[in-house]
Amino acid sequence: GNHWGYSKENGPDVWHKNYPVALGSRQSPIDIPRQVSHDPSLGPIVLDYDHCTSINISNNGHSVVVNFDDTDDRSVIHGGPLENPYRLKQFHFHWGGKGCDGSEHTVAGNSYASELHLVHWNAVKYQSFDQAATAPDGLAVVGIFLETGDDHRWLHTITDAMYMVKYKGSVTDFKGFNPKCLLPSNLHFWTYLGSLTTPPLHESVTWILLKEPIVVSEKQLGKFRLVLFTGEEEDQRLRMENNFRTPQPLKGRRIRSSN
Ligand SMILES: C[C@H](CNC(=O)c1ccc(S(N)(=O)=O)cc1)Cn1ccc2ccccc21
Ligand SMILES: [Zn+2]
Repeated sequence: GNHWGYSKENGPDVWHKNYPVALGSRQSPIDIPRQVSHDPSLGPIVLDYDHCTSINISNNGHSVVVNFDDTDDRSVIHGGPLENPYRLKQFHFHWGGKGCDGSEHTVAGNSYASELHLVHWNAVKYQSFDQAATAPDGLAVVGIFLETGDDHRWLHTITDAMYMVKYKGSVTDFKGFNPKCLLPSNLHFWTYLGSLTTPPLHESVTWILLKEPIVVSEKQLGKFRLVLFTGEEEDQRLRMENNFRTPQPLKGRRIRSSN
């Protein structure tokens, strides 16, 4: 059927037809204004990824996703706005086309080349990711902006693996990757209550956006665009690019800033 995507016919402007929550009161992404209220009660965000276990990397037809073993609390984030530790489930990216920006959140109206999402779920309160994904305090996503400049020294492990998942539905082993190597030097952040940025657009995400972008090269970003939206058996070959939703109305929400 008319599965959702990022083209004119099935993209963000028509998602509300099958997912009415798209017009809801806590949708993501958003634009982060120049002035955000500083909340001194916000402690630092802590990412305990030392024993994380990556499993595989896959092309789900919307992004490239690195999946983790989330059967115990071996890799969690806590602190910041979070009342519980949240378990790392997967990370994935959103990006633009050649020379076009592709982040989802924007800062004072400015986009970045790409945005990395580290997706976590509240395993203290919920029994599974799918159950947490529909709860207002179920998920915590750490967003990291990517800007272009020099090569990122560790991103090649991911871009090399992307060759193996060119087609929608492909998956390949991807063990021993620790996403700590993708973090910027400081963890200052903005935080607000929002949603998944793709259907089903559940309003279940506490967003934690790191202020400092990481730097990747145009060449590395170019390798993201060798991935396809389409499957090997399809006659159409659609390059995976511009897989981002644009900023949504704030609807009175408060955005808080750490230090
Ligand atoms: C949500 C889940 C599929 N989607 C995601 O896991 C997901 C994660 C993060 C983002 S982002 N870009 O905001 O970081 C977007 C989507 C499947 N799933 C679980 C329950 C459930 C119910 C109906 C349909 C699908 C369902
Ligand atoms: Zn995402």
